[in-house]
Amino acid sequence: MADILIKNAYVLTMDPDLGDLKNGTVVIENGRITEIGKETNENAETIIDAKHSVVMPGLVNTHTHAATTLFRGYADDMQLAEWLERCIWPAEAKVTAEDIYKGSLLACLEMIKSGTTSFADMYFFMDETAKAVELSGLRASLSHGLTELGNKEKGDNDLKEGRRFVRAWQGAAEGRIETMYGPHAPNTCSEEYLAKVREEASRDGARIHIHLLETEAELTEVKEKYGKCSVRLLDDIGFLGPHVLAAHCVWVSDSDMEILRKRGVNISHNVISNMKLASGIAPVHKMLEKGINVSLGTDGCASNNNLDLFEEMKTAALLHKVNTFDPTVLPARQVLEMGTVKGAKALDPETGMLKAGKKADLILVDMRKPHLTPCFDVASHLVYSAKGSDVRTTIVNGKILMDDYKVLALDEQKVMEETQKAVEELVSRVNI
Ligand SMILES: C[C@H]1O[C@@H](n2cnc3c(O)ncnc32)[C@H](O)[C@@H]1O
Ligand SMILES: [Zn+2]
Repeated sequence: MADILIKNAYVLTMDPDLGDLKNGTVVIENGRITEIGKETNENAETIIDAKHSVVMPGLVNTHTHAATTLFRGYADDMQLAEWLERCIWPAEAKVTAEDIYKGSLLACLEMIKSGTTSFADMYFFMDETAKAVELSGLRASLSHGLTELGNKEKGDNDLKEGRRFVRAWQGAAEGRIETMYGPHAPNTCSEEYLAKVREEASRDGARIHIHLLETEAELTEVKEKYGKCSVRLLDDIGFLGPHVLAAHCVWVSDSDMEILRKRGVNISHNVISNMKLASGIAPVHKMLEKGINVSLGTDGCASNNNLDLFEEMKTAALLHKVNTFDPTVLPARQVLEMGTVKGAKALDPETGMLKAGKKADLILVDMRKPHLTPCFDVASHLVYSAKGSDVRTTIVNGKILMDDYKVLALDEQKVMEETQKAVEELVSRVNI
């Protein structure tokens, strides 16, 4: 007998061979999708009637700092350098491991409720984020942020911790946790340091998560220091490849894009964070045209200020249309691909699509809502009309984490209360 049978659904498979199925079924067994079709005789332990719902792959958030839910709304309306140096880094210097656990758990809760089934994270006290992922049931690619900032001793200590974390958690939580190395950015880590990280990562068979060309300031700083931009700098030390996940890539030139394409680098587009910090507009449609794998990220709640990938999809679709004066740019289906298949390619290609054999990471979106009525085109609704709060059921690795709006894995009220309390204590401790 199967574990879960979802029936009467509009199945948006994101599989180009299968397309969409009206009145379809999805069968799940041992954490994997075993069957997708019109009808089935299959029986199952749990049967979900998905009438009036869309079943689709869970959304993939390819760049965030989960625990920064702690700083949601704390420092708004500033530019990146000032925001980090004057507000975020001083506050982060005062947080405890327990704070990070609570902030990460809140992020996991928010992601489960808004249809995100996996995410890539870079932060510190990462054991705490890993514990939160383990408990919540989500899938994640986690890295300890390595920020050298001209201080060799700090860089070495960060790298030591990053290495320990990579080795301690790789494959944990029934294989839901992948670990990565997380050098912060080419303007906060030196060339030698980045080369060392690259070496360590390849020795451990781990992938790398980095901020890349987020701001014009980084472009100028790196050019002044090395006589070349960040992409060339990384390429010259053999850093780039399909094992690299690069967040932002706002200030990439045509020749940078060519390098990123040639090396098969995965890009995470963080449109709302880039807009809020006024970092600029990434040339996303050009990168997509070149065949670069561009997925979506929210960045942290300190610069977004939420983790709702439905908002991210709509904003990306709209911004690139107006920026190019071309409404045909980033149509709904392509944006859905960025939020699912392309994100999965960057983190775990065994997810991101509803297809027999893939890992069972999927969501049910409730279409019985005023703002989703009438419905001419499901893909259009998911990108232009739906919200994270329309997600009614979230399944990861074949396990139901939210069932018809009820989160099973976590105590919602308790998670919110505890984080609120932790932030109040943090504020009284450090006077932020
Ligand atoms: C891991 C560190 O990175 C910091 N951070 C959060 N958001 C951004 C961003 O958009 N660019 C660069 N660095 C960022 C985070 O607060 C940690 O200190
Ligand atoms: Zn970031």
